[in-house]
Formats: sequence, C-alpha cells, structure tokens
Amino acid sequence: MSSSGGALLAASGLVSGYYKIKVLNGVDIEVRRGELVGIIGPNGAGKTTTLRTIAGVVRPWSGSVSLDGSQVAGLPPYRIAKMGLGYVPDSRELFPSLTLEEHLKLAHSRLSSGEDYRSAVERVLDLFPPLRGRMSQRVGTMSGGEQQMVAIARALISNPKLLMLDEPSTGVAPRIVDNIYDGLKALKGSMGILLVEQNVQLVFEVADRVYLMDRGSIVKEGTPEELVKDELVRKTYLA
Ligand SMILES: Nc1ncnc2c1ncn2[C@@H]1O[C@H](COP(=O)(O)OP(=O)(O)OP(=O)(O)O)[C@@H](O)[C@H]1O
Repeated sequence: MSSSGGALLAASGLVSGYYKIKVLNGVDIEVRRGELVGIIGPNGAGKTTTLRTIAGVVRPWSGSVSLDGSQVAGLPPYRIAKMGLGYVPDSRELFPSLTLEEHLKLAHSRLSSGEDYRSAVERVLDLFPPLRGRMSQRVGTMSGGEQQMVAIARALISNPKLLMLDEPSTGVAPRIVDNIYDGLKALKGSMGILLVEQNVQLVFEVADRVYLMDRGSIVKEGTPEELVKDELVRKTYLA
C-alpha cells in the first residue's frame, strides 16, 4: 500500500529500550519523500536505538511506525526491509569472508522487488566508484571506508524507499568520507534518507532537516540554517 500525500516515514510516540530499561521516551520523527533528515545528539541520547526501533531490531514498547503508509511497528526486521527499508547499522554487519559480489547478490535475491541484478549493480557502483573492479574481493580485506561503502551499497541494491544510516563516517578516512557523502548527495531526492551522524558539520552540509536528540527525546527540530543559529546547538556542537 502506498500513501500519496503523507510522510514516507512517520514514527510517532516511539518508546523502547533494552530489557526493562527505557531508552526512548516517545520519539516523533518524520521523513518526507526525497528528504534527507539528520539526527544529532550527545553519546547515549538514543540515536542508534531510534534507528534500531524503526528497523524492528529493537521491538517498540509503544508508538507507531508507518513506512510508505503501512504500519510496520512490531514486524520483524526482514519484513520491514522487504517493505522498502534499507538499514546500514553502526556495526555494518558484513561477512568478512564473502566478496562484494556475494554481499550484493544475497541482498538482491532476498529483498529486490524486481529490478534486474545487473542494472541494480550498475546503479550502486555509479554512486561509489571506488568499489568498481572490487566485485571479487573479500570484504574482510577492504579498508574501513570501503567496508562502509559495501554496507551502503548492499542496503541500496534492493532500491529501498527509505535509507537509514548510522554514523557512516565513523572509522573512515577523510577522503573516503567525502566519497560516501558524495554518494549520499547524489542519492538525495530519489529516496528518503535518515542519517545519524556524530560529525555535525557533515550533517548540516547535507541535510534538509535535522533533529536534535537528548536523553531519549527529540529536543529540537529545524533546517540546518535554523539550528546553526540555535544557542544550545552552537554551544554544544559548533564552538
Ligand atoms: N544492546 C544494549 N543493551 C543495553 N543497553 C543499551 C544497548 N544499546 C544501547 N544501550 C543504552 O541505551 C542508551 C542509548 O544508546 P544509543 O546507542 O541509542 O545512543 P546514541 O545516541 O546512538 O549514542 P552513541 O552516539 O554513543 O552511539 C545508552 O544508555 C546505552 O547505554
């Protein structure tokens, strides 16, 4: 099912945590079609937990998550991925002994909704040129930045409606961070993107809208231009 005017992603009143410890205290997040939205906030604010809860890796205790008009809260991660969510977790979850090609083939065969494999591969390699010619390389022998590109390429091979990325610049050499962000800029507009990132400058450069999270809640929301002027954001991040 697809909704016409509504948001691509609408998470509302999300509460979740680990065991009995509550981490998210009712998080509301929206991503519109074609919009790139960032989430920033201090360590432990709940940014990763927010993405995990939307992806179904952490089960929501309450609240709702709508993806392209369908309720997905409470569904297992595989089902949510099938419905159009591409998720690149902070741990990347790659298989070191498998090649780039094997990663892409596996994800395409499980999740693709019909696009021919060869054209899907061309589409992702166009975004990340450094991966060209690396199809038969085992991913465990690649650098951290190349592995990050593989993780993103794998999430994109099924042409998701929404791409969620958790700190794609962490542990990545600056030159490769540029490659990754060039890829995201090229993708912008063609799908919804929800980006958690420690590097606030990077987020402000690329995002249409940014949420600031603290202690399990969204405490501010605005365009980068608005947030750059915000006293709290300036003090915390842009000093
Ligand atoms: N697997 C887990 N089991 C128990 N507690 C966890 C787990 N993962 C995270 N937490 C706790 O949940 C809280 C929020 O963590 P989360 O990783 O979502 O924050 P974050 O904003 O992404 O921070 P960071 O930037 O440090 O990754 C923290 O107090 C953390 O200790």
